[in-house]
Amino acid sequence: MKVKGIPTRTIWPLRADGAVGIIDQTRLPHRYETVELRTLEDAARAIADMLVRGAPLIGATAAYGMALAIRDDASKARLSEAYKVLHATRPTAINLRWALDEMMGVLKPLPEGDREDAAWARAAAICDEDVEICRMIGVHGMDLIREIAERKDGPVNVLTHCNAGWLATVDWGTATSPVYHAHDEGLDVHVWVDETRPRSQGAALTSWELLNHGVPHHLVTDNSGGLLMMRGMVDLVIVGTDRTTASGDVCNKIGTYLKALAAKDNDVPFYVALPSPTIDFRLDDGIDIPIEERSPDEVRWVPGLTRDGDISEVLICPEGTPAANHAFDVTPARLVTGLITEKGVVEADKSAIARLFPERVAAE
Ligand SMILES: CSC[C@@H](O)[C@@H](O)C(=O)COP(=O)(O)O
Repeated sequence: MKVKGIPTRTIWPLRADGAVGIIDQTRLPHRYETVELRTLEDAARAIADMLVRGAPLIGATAAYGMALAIRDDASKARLSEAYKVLHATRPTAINLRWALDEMMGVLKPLPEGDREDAAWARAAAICDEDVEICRMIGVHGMDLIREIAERKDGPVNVLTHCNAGWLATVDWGTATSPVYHAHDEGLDVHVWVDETRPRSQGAALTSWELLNHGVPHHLVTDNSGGLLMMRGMVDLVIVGTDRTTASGDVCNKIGTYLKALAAKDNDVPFYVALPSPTIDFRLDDGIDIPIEERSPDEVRWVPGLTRDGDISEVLICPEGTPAANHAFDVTPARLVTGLITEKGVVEADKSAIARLFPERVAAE
């Protein structure tokens, strides 16, 4: 995608400087700032503190984190240490484990002296693969939007939750890729953007992306979806996911489940866009997915731009109010109309998913 007219990805190697470039997403939408990661600790901190976030980008950053980790010491002990540190950063997005396993699978069998080059190469390949996967999700998802456009007047209204846009991946996004493809093809598409408390990824990131790309959209409060669906103002919901089980239970940003319930009650199709590395073939039941619990202060304190142009935080509850901050929830497969993958749209069903990705099933 483009920022200020310049094409960019969300992560890029600066190998000559021994670094990796990222966009600091905690500063968006008010400031576009980039940061250079130089060490394993930099990469781990960028993931844990959510300078980078979104399942595919977490995986890509972890892959480069391995390359940074072994610059001076490429021993097996160092590889294991790097795996452990990066894996501990965030518990829910399975792309993290997937990317680390990919890196280990390539690096471990190699002689120590060959590992650094191979690490940079595999991390770059993971990023390129993610771009192609997300592009294909867009191609398949656009067909769903086109089908609706052909049978109605006016825009196709898509509701999305959180940010599963290009900022959450290396490029294109998952849930937004069909929207970008449709918009670029000249289809009339409009997006309802859930603000997505507490970290407001919808308000801060999805709105910023859509505005930059010229896609018509409205930001709505997290509780608006039910009314919009009841009034026929949503044609389909498309969300991303941090981990989907082998049987199609979908873990995504907190609040997704409530949207799926409202969609079911109003006969609105509920689609989940996901790259195959987001499928956890080791798990069947969504209840077994670890749900990240983040700091209560993310609920209590809200960041924003002051009228003086400074980025600041305000407390929105009494000082002593305790808060709980579960970052994700699980939508059971029975509420999911379909999964939009790089290989096409598939039912959220164990056999259907396994038929589409037999190589992944065999590998687990
Ligand atoms: C293509 S990203 C899919 C998900 O990672 C996305 O919907 C999401 O929930 C992101 O959560 P975040 O906590 O911002 O990392």
